[in-house]
Amino acid sequence: MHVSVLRSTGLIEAPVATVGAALRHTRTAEVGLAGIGVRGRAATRPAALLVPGDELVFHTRIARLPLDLTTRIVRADADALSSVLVSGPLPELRHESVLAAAGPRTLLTDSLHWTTPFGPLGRLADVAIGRRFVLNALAARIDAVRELAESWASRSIVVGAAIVHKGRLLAQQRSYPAPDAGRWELPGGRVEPGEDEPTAVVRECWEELAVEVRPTGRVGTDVPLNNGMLLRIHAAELADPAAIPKAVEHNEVRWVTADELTDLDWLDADQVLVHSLRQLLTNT
Ligand SMILES: Nc1nc2c([nH]c(=O)n2[C@H]2C[C@H](O)[C@@H](COP(=O)(O)OP(=O)(O)OP(=O)(O)O)O2)c(=O)[nH]1
Repeated sequence: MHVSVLRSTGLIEAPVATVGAALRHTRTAEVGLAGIGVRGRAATRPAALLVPGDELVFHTRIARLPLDLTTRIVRADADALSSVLVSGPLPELRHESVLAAAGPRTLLTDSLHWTTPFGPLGRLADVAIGRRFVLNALAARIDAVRELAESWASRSIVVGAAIVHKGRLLAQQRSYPAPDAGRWELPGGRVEPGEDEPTAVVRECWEELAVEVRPTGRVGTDVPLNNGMLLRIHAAELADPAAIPKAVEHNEVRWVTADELTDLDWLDADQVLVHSLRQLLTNT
């Protein structure tokens, strides 16, 4: 077997959580590579952020040879997205995007690892996935991520609080507007002008639950909302562990375990965060 690795990097004018969202967007897979003749499409999700388990189908022709690949997302975290080969003409293929904060900007490192067997099939595969082709594909992908992330970076932020207590997450059920009534979300709301995000988390939780919380760090990637804003989740804990949150303006508040997370009818934006919320519960 012959193992190949190619890497490409780019500096993007947006925070890590926003670049993480752009990496996960189906559009990055669908149009990011179109310029170099690769047709990609999300096989399992029409238009949203990819979650672990989603599959992508790619089709191209190299030197007149058709090349079809199906990959599966195995990780979609705040600072990394990775996928592996499900079917295609190679024994192994792994794609990894890793993010690191560089001040207010984000350094994206994209790498493709693949294995080709020795012999004629191996030579064919190496021609098919040539070095120049892969580098062009990675550069096109970074451009697509940059365009999306930089267009989202100026959006107003809605903070959501992932309050964890005794291994459970607090979810609340909306009472309005009609299409969202009965669906579940995290406490939170718009960040006001001049306010920082942790302060907005504390204020919104006080207004919605009548308890004081302490923000402890970010969770998952941002999620672009249909109203033109970005949803950004902060983990939090109760300042007084004995305090009991109340549903001030919601139908109900509920403490849910990791296993119960998928039982709730979450708002669309929150559905793509459920795997990150599960990780938060299993790691704390
Ligand atoms: N708080 C919160 N909002 C969410 C979540 N998911 C999600 O799509 N949203 C949307 C719903 C709203 O359009 C927006 C939150 O803004 P908001 O809290 O200021 O707005 P609202 O509609 O609840 O109430 P209003 O103050 O505008 O009357 O973000 C979530 O998990 N928590």
